[in-house]
Amino acid sequence: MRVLLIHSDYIEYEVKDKALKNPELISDEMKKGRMDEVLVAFISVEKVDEKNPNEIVDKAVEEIVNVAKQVKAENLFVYPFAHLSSELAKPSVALEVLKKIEEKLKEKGYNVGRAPFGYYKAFKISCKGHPLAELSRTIVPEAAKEE
Ligand SMILES: C[C@@H](O)[C@H](N)C(=O)N[C@H]1[C@@H](O)[C@H](n2cnc3c(N)ncnc32)O[C@@H]1CO
Repeated sequence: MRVLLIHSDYIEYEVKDKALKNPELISDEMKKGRMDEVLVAFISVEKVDEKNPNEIVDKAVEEIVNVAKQVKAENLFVYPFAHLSSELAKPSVALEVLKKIEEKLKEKGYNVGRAPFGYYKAFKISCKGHPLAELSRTIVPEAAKEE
């Protein structure tokens, strides 16, 4: 998994067209979204993550919470982003992983938003620009490390 973390004044998105034959089913209200004072996690779920999706979910949550505490962000935004890797996991696995990350972050008490999966989306973001405002993480299952 590749994660790009941007601490932002806001993020807003608008769904444009389907990018997959069967994108996530969404309500009209999910077609646009905005969150303010937010730590945005752009996430590419990778093929190697299919070896142990649950472990990847837990590791991603740990990394995101770690940065959220450092930048004192209470709002988090999970953004499916297929452009951080050339070895993408299949959409069915990726969507489940992203939904579980969202769910576990909520369980930890954060306000969590998530952009719809499987669409082309326009988005605007305002990076805060402080030293910890732009971070990236690469997360791999333990099983993949032994190879
Ligand atoms: C396109 C661009 O504007 C938009 N931002 C986009 O990336 N859309 C992606 C993700 O929402 C999702 N998606 C599919 N596979 C994956 C994956 N392995 N990991 C994350 N997302 C995925 O499916 C879309 C097409 O790849």
